[in-house]
Formats: sequence, structure tokens, C-alpha cells
Amino acid sequence: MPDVSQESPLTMEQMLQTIRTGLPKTLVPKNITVVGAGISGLVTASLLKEAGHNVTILEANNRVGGRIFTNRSSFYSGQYVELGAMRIPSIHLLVLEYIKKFNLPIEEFINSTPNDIIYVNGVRTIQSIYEENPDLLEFPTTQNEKGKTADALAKYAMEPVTSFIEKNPKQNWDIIIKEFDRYSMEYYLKYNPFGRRLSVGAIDMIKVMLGLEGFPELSFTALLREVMILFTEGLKFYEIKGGNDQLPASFLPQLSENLYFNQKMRRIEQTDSQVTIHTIDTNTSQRYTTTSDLAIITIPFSLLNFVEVTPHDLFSYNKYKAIRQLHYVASTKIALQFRTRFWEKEGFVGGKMISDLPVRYAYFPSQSVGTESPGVILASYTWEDNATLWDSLTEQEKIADSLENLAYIYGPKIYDEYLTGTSFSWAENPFSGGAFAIFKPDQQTEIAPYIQTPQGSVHFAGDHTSTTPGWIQGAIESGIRVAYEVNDLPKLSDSHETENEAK
Ligand SMILES: Cc1cc2nc3c(=O)[nH]c(=O)nc-3n(C[C@H](O)[C@H](O)[C@H](O)COP(=O)(O)OP(=O)(O)OC[C@H]3O[C@@H](n4cnc5c(N)ncnc54)[C@H](O)[C@@H]3O)c2cc1C
Ligand SMILES: N[C@@H](Cc1ccccc1)C(=O)O
Repeated sequence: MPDVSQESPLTMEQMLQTIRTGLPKTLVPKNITVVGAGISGLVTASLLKEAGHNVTILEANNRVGGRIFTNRSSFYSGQYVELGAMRIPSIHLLVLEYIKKFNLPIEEFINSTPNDIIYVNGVRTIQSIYEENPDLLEFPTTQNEKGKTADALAKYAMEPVTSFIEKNPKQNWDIIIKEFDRYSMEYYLKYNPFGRRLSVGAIDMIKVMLGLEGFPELSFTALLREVMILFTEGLKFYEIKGGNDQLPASFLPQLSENLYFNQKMRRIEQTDSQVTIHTIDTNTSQRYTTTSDLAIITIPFSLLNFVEVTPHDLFSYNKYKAIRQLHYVASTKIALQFRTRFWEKEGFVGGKMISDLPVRYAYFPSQSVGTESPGVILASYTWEDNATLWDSLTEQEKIADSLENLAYIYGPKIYDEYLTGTSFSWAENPFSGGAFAIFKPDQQTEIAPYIQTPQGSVHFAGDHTSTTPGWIQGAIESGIRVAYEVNDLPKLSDSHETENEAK
């Protein structure tokens, strides 16, 4: 599935070259404030510093990385779980280029195997057997849907759109957006104009097996672009050996001196020639201001709702609307550590479990495979409605209930094997305000054009401003795009001083 629905101003080759050799040296060195030290903020700050600008990075949290969040502290024996970004598709070349630049070790993230466990409608089977006979899950599909898996039915229904886009992505994505932006995923599967309409039973199976049950009401084209990549035949995924947080951490040697932690932006103020970012120290409640020639805001739009903008008309009507309405998906992860890697002894190496139990998707670790060490299972990875269900529970209840769900599959031995666990709700995370942005119907048309547009001397980056939201690739793309956007902009204060001198 091509990943451009809105044209990125730079070609992939230009962006890869920029990662390798940096931006052209700036003709107009400026003071630049970057708000947010997630991967997009780090990428843009790194490129702009290297190009000759004086960069200040303000980060609300006490660490870099943002939604790249490797949790080690909850586990024994140096083991970890990716509570945020966990897999890097082999076609996400920008991510892999930075991994190469920093010489980080990668290994395959085993996203699926023929042994993937399925526990749905009270039926326990494995992927290879399900593919042979999808009807054993007993979804009420129609006669001509019999014998087809969820994957096959979804691809059948979407094929008229995907094959049209693949003919000429640059030109045809816009045609598809114009025609189908008003459709939700559910509406498309039920009422698409190609006569490829699926029954409710088939759609139920797709929702459960492809993890879409939490958000079928979201935009068909956005889900096609952002989520269906996960079901691309034969696509490989990678992870950084030792934890994905090594990628953001690799920027620290260059940027530590420019980084200010625990600085939560509360206000953006523009005068005629400069921008001031007002922050509050989350430890001391001390207030600070950082004034520069321009600011690059990389924080999720969900959180930008809590930031005052002065003067009010610095942002347009449509910018405020995009900030208010861009939809952030909930997502919750629960990770459990076990004494032994008992699942591997039963032939399950990496891959996942798909279920209609509240845990929904579980992932078996791809790291330390075959060792005698304990192991950490991502026992539950949920989105939207399926995640908010878990968010109603306490940490202990989340762990107890996910253990019980796994016990349906593995039997009571799970309780003897259990060592410890942790959970993380991205909807309840004050540093992200949700997991990732996914459009609702019509939002590609109504708000997408206003997400990345600069307002005065305030520019925007972050995965939500890219062609690939919900992925590190999109965040990196946005960091490179905004670095080019500001690199040679005139220094307004110079022209302002000139103006004063002229008076
Ligand atoms: C559950 C989950 C699973 C994911 N899985 C994958 C995956 O497998 N593969 C993949 O490629 N991508 C995945 N992603 C997406 C990927 O993590 C993000 O797209 C990417 O990390 C976003 O980077 P960013 O810099 O745009 O934003 P962020 O990482 O959100 O960075 C924004 C930064 O701004 C800071 N901040 C927030 N508010 C303020 C404020 N007021 N003042 C100052 N600083 C502030 C935050 O602390 C944060 O550090 C996943 C994300 C989630 C949540
Ligand atoms: N990047 C997310 C997938 C995702 C992206 C965007 C929307 C929904 C899901 C993951 O790999 O888990």
C-alpha cells in the first residue's frame, strides 16, 4: 500500500540524503525553539543545529522519545517491553536510515507466524488451520463468503480502491479521498459502490481478526493508509535489539546541551518579530519564557488544546478547528513477565494471539528467543473502545484479568509462571493525550489541509502533520519537512531592526 495520500514536499530520496548529509548550511542563522523531544522534535532540532541555527528544545517529560517508550523498570533480568512503538515495517526507510546512521542493532519483529494462536467464539485454533478452513470460527457469513479469511474478505472488498491507487499513487489517492473521505471503514465494507458489499457476519469477523472492532467508525481511507499496512502479505518488521528507545537516545550526544526537561508549554505568544514560549517547570512550578525567531511545535494536537495562543488570531479559524477536532485514538498495553518462556517450548516463537477476549491482541517476544531467561509477553494491545474497556480497571485488575484471559489459552500453569506485570494507557497519558491521530470521516478533506500549515512564526511537526501518522516514519518525515521549511526563512527581528533604523 503506497504511503502517500498527501504529497510530501520532498521525495523519499531527498529525505534519505538529508539524513545522511544534513540540510544545506543555512544562509540565515536563527534562534529556534523546538517544543517536544519526541523523535520528530529530535530530528528537526538535530538537522537545524547542524545547519547552523541556535536551537533550544523544551520537553515536558523527564526523558526524550515521547511515544517511543521502552519500559525496563517493571521487569527482572534486564528485560523490557515497548509500551509505545514496537515494530518498524521494512518499507519505512527513514526509520531504518536513522538506525543505520546511529549504527543500532536490529532484529526481526516477528509480527505473525502460521502458529499465531486464535481464540475466537470459544474456538481455539492456529492461523494455518484457520486459513485452511475459516468457517471453523463459525462467524455467520453468507454462502459466497464461506471459505474466505477475514484478510481475504477485507482485501476483496477494498481491491477496487487499492488496485486503483497502486496504478498511480500520487494522482489517484486524491481521487479516492474525494470519493471516499465521507466513508467510515464499516460503511465502506457494507455499502461500497463496487458490489463488493460484505455481510454483517463477515464484517464481524474482519473487526475481530484485524483488530478493527474498536474503531470501524473511523475514516475508511485513513485506516486503509495507516493500519492496513499491518496486513500486507509478507511484509517484514524490525525492532532495535535492546529496545527502541535507543533511537531517540542516539540524538543526546549532539543535543543534550540544547535540551530542557520538565518544561511544559502553557502559552505561545507572538510579537511582530519574535515568538515566546511560556513554560511551567513540572517539578518546581517555576515559570519560564523562551524567546526566539521562530518556534516548531511537535506536540500532539490533542495537548495543544491546553496551550493558550496570543494574540488569538495568530492561529486561523481552521487551525483551531483542526486542533480541536483531530481525533486521537486510545490505546492500552498490558505486559506480563513469566519465569520461563513456556510458549516457546510449545512452538510459539514471536507472533501473536488474536482473540475476542478483552485482551484482543497479544504478542510473544521476538527478543531473547530460545534462551533460558524469563520472558515478557505483551499480553494485551488494544485500540479505542477495546482500550477504554481496560482503562476502567486499576493496574492490579488489568494484570489479573489479562492473566485470566491468557489462562483460557494456556491453562492454570500461567499463574505459577507469572512473575510481574505493568500496563500503560495512552489515552490517560498527559504527555500524548492519546496514542495516534486517525481521521474520522470527512476529516481528510475538512482538517488535513490545515494541520501542518505555519501560523506566523510558529511551525508544526509531529506524526500527525505527516503523510504517515501513527508511525515513527511519519514523525521523522515531519521533522525533515519542517527543517527545510524554516532553514532559510528571513530573520524577522533583523528586518524589524532594519525597519526601526529606517524610521
Ligand atoms: C501504543 C502505540 C503503539 C505504536 N506502535 C508503533 C509501531 O509499532 N511502529 C511505529 O513506527 N510507530 C508506532 N507508534 C507511533 C509512534 O510512536 C509515533 O508516531 C511517534 O513516536 C511520534 O513521534 P512525535 O515526535 O511526533 O510525537 P511524540 O513522540 O508524542 O513526542 C511529543 C513530545 O512532546 C512532549 N510534550 C507533550 N506536551 C508538551 C508540552 N505541553 N510542552 C512540552 N513538551 C510536551 C511529549 O512529552 C513528547 O516527548 C505507536 C504509538 C503508540 C502510542
Ligand atoms: N503503528 C501502530 C499501528 C497503527 C497506526 C495507526 C493507527 C492504528 C494502528 C502499530 O504498529 O501498532
